[in-house]
Amino acid sequence: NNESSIDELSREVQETLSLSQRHKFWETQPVGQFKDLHDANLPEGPIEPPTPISEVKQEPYNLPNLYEWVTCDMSSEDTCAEVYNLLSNNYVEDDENMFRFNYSKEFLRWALHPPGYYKTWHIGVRVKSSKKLVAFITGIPARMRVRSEIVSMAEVNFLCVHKKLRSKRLAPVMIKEVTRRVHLENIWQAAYTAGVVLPTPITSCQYWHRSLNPKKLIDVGFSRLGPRMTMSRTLKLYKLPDSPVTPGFRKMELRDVPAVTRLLRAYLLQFVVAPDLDELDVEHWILPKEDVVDSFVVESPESHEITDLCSFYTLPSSILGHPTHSILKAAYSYYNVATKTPLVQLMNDALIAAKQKDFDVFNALDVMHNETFLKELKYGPGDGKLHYYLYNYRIKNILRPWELGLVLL
Ligand SMILES: CCCCCCCCCCCCCC(=O)SCCNC(=O)CCNC(=O)[C@H](O)C(C)(C)COP(=O)(O)OP(=O)(O)OC[C@H]1O[C@@H](n2cnc3c(N)ncnc32)[C@H](O)[C@@H]1OP(=O)(O)O
Ligand SMILES: CNCCCN(C)c1ncc(F)c(N2CC(C(=O)NCc3cnc4ccccn34)C2)n1
Repeated sequence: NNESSIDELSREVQETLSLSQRHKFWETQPVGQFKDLHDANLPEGPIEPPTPISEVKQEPYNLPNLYEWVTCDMSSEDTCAEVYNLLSNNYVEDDENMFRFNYSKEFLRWALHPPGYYKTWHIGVRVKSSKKLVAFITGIPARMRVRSEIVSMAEVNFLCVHKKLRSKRLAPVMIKEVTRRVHLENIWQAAYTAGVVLPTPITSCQYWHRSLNPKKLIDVGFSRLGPRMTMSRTLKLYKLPDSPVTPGFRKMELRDVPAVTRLLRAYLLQFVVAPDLDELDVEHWILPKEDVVDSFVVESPESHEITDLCSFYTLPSSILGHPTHSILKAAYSYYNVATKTPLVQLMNDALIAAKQKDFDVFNALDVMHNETFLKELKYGPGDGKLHYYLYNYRIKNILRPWELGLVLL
């Protein structure tokens, strides 16, 4: 009818406007630009060539007068606490400002101290007079495979400017500074994700949520009681067995690292973009760390072969302004490989394990083979999209989420 066609038209206008909006900073960067989207002649690969290290700007970018750069040593309890507090009060919130990510200190140390990390890529901005930390951005080195190319990259994350210093164009300075410091290590590409649309996503993923504690999720406004649903019917709908059902399902141990590395490397080869993980990477990223990352393997009772892997990371959210609940305990699907157990059964065991650990919700992106189990395991679509980006590396055609074998924290 007339109404819907007007809605449709206004949505198209909005989308076109949003693509054409000026990106004064991002237009200057070696990233896919919206105007180039349909230019099929542009080759896949680096957009700009490396420059000799001697030609990289040797001194830090200028900050507004009152502020100074600081390298954050995350091994220092005090510095880690300052970073934790800045993020806990000023990092990503949902659109309705009901929740804010609350990455823990041990999680931040895990995320920022992988094999081969550079302390100089953990960058803070302080107020010169008070020494207060008011901004942060990080990079970690990562070997990435894009189709058949192995590319050394920086994974950039935890970009945060204090709420009181927003909209002063501080973010572009933070980004240029981390870029400069990455260049000094002769690395010319990066990977990052954001909940906002920037030039130009290589793919855009949808979040899905599986309720584990539906009563709390409804109490805090994370989810709503379904239509024609009572609370008791809802509790019954999401009820899970008390323990995992797969024979041989157990917590991953150090001795499993070689087998899990083989399993994960073989599995990730099918995706267009994926990390190129060796045993040291697997030991760091996948071995269980309490309250940070959980991982489980299926060891065949007959052959003792490691046939499957599932893992999830712990990322609580602060619940803003709720009278009785202050923390939402969320598990995020990480890397999962099913070679013998059906993936849907493996991921149901992951839900059961997360419920046993008192998580309220289990989140998953529609990357890798995740969309094959989301509906059957009663996940609901979230409102948050996560856009993936590469810096200084053009991908010919936008990828589908299932072509992506990369989960960032
Ligand atoms: C070779 C090595 C390369 C290494 C670098 C690779 C690139 C890494 C890129 C970073 C990967 C980060 C990954 C994560 O951590 S994603 C999580 C980002 N953090 C948050 O959302 C926390 C809460 N928000 C804030 O702290 C601030 O709003 C931030 C700091 C996000 C922006 O501060 P503010 O709101 O005060 O704005 P401004 O006036 O300073 O600057 C406005 C300009 O900034 C562009 N902007 C806004 N949000 C983002 C964003 N999430 N990624 C990239 N750019 C972003 C925006 O389009 C505009 O540019 P343009 O549109 O005019 O052009
Ligand atoms: C730069 N690293 C990207 C990963 C950070 N991650 C995990 C993330 N980035 C953007 C999102 F949209 C998102 N979502 C999970 C879904 C969700 O749970 N939405 C409700 C909610 C609960 N708590 C929060 C806190 C902030 C935003 C939404 N929240 C949406 N997750």
